[in-house]
Amino acid sequence: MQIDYYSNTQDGHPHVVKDGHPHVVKDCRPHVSTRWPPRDGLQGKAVVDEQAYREGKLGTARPAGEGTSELINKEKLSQGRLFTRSFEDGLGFEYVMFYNDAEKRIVCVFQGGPHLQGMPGFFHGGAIATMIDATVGMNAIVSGGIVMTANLNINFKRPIPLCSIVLINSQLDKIEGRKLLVSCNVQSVDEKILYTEATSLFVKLNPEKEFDIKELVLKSAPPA
Ligand SMILES: CCCCCCCC(=O)SCCNC(=O)CCNC(=O)[C@H](O)C(C)(C)COP(=O)(O)OP(=O)(O)OC[C@H]1O[C@@H](n2cnc3c(N)ncnc32)[C@H](O)[C@@H]1OP(=O)(O)O
Repeated sequence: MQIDYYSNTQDGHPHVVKDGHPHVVKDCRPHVSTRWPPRDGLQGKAVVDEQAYREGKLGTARPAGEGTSELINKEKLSQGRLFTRSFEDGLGFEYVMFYNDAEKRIVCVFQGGPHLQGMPGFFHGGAIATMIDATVGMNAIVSGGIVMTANLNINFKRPIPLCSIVLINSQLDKIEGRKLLVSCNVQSVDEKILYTEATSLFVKLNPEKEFDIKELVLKSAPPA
């Protein structure tokens, strides 16, 4: 599955190219399709200005009046919260991480709540991926500074029962220049069941493109 490419219609709303046909949408949620690239090629313009991104202005929408809705505006950005801390207590992601500096390891004890259900009685794969990304990401951040996930490969081996407690064991395997390779597995607390394995690549941000990520991270802190 791939996220479709957005482009802008003359009425100011973005449209999504799905199966080669434009579908007008009124909000900024990505639409999912199985087709990539769209049949009419990449003629449209992205909602987030690629050039602005390259210049380090992440989150900058094109100004209204240039045929672009102001989809990512300051008000919405100010409501930003860390995804894993945006659920009510007990319903979403409940976790604590332990970092071993000498071994460059993080063990995350994770208990997902009932709002993370996928198949009835089990965690949603995206919720597991989120928690894996958060854990290996934190391992990369404490080891290498400001990084972003460039690649995440996940093998789901066994479904994880909803509301169960699991251990996410992550390990920094290698640093190559700006690249950090981190692997992890998800196991039952008694370590008898291997639920999931993953490998990841994080890339330290190019200092010239560091935009406002530090500010974004600070804003994402859970409310005191
Ligand atoms: C606080 C809690 C922590 C939670 C952590 C959560 C982290 C996240 O989820 S981040 C959100 C998801 N990730 C993103 O949105 C990232 C989107 N991607 C990007 O912004 C960019 O592609 C980014 C920053 C990863 C790399 O871009 P850029 O800095 O230009 O790197 P670039 O110069 O192209 O590549 C650097 C090196 O990485 C390699 N590389 C980059 N991307 C990939 C990839 N996907 N696969 C393999 N190699 C890659 C390049 O080949 C290059 O290697 P080498 O140095 O050997 O030639």
